[in-house]
Amino acid sequence: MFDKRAWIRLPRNVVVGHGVLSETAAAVGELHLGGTPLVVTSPTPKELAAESVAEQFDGAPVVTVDEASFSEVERVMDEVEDSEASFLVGVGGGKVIDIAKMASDELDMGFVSVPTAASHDGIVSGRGSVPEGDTRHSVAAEPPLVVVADTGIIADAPWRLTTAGCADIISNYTAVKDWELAHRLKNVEYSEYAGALSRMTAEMLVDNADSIRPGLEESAWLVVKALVSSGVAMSIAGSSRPASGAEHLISHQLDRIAPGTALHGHQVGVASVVTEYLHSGDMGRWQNVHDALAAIGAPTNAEELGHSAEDFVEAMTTAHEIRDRYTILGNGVSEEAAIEAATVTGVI
Ligand SMILES: NC(=O)C1=CN([C@@H]2O[C@H](COP(=O)(O)OP(=O)(O)OC[C@H]3O[C@@H](n4cnc5c(N)ncnc54)[C@H](OP(=O)(O)O)[C@@H]3O)[C@@H](O)[C@H]2O)C=CC1
Ligand SMILES: O=C(CO)COP(=O)(O)O
Ligand SMILES: [Zn+2]
Repeated sequence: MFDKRAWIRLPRNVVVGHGVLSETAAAVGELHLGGTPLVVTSPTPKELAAESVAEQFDGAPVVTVDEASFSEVERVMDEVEDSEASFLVGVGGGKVIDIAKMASDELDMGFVSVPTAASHDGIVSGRGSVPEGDTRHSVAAEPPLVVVADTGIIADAPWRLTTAGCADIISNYTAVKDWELAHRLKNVEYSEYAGALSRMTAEMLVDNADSIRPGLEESAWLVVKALVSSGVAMSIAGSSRPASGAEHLISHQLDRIAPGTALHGHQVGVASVVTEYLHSGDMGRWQNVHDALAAIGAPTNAEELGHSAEDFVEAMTTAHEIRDRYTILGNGVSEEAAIEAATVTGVI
């Protein structure tokens, strides 16, 4: 009997362009989402965009969050109850969008994603990523019904946030390799469409690396489109597999070992240089990843991330423990092998 099933959830309205922040209420109104939202944000995006979004909804309440954690998700849920809000709008970076996405999923409410930086590919995805103790959860969540990405705001954001988004996309190469490996070795379900879309997104970004430059709104446009495409690949797969492999596990470990040291996208980019080496040992391949990162001005080694060599090696040797996700790290990389891989590639 044929027993495959797919339930692909995608956003309804994705609005990208200059000044589109002012069209948030209109994009939401089209979907007949009634009532007043709760606007979830963090300090910087609050000033830049969240207050103006709240005004569009007749002075909707605003809650400010500090970190990506389950306790912040619960705090937002309490605020929804107190304010009697009927849907959530997340205005900010990946942390804010994940918290608002997960709270709306728990409450079975609509969610609107308003990224203020092109720093991660969770803008559109149906996933939430939150640490808890020694583990890192990647949980299924309803994707946003509406995405509003104002390229004017995003182009004005610090350039390092945009290079982090580019590096998050470049890491798709190794993520897909890990997924294929897990399919071959562990019979993990693999989607050709999601794998191809994820790889093609990375390819297009690398091909356009020369035109991705600070302050250019065209660059913000290109990167946002790539982040949307990568998020769609995750939705098609029904998991973060197309965009998250061993390089993400290493980054999640770095967040645990030395929190707040570097941006998510920058960490996964550097880690993918090493995991590309682990996949084939072929210098041409890991050098390509290194050069793509260098071309857009993203960090290419632990020092540029602000991490010590010891912390990076520790993250490499323990990353396989944090999630049941088979990757090139297998059941663990020895310390000697980790040092060798990171040294050969110039990462430490
Ligand atoms: N669910 C998914 O599929 C995915 C989730 N993620 C998750 O996303 C998170 C990483 O996202 P990232 O955006 O890098 O991190 P943050 O959300 O922490 O944002 C990084 C910084 O950018 C600031 N910021 C945001 N917008 C602007 C702006 N326009 N101008 C100036 N500063 C701005 C934030 O300010 P402030 O300090 O005020 O917050 C913060 O200091 C991780 O937790 C990661 O796991 C990543 C990829 C996919
Ligand atoms: O960061 C992500 C994709 O870029 C999400 O990955 P995780 O599922 O590993 O948190
Ligand atoms: Zn990522």
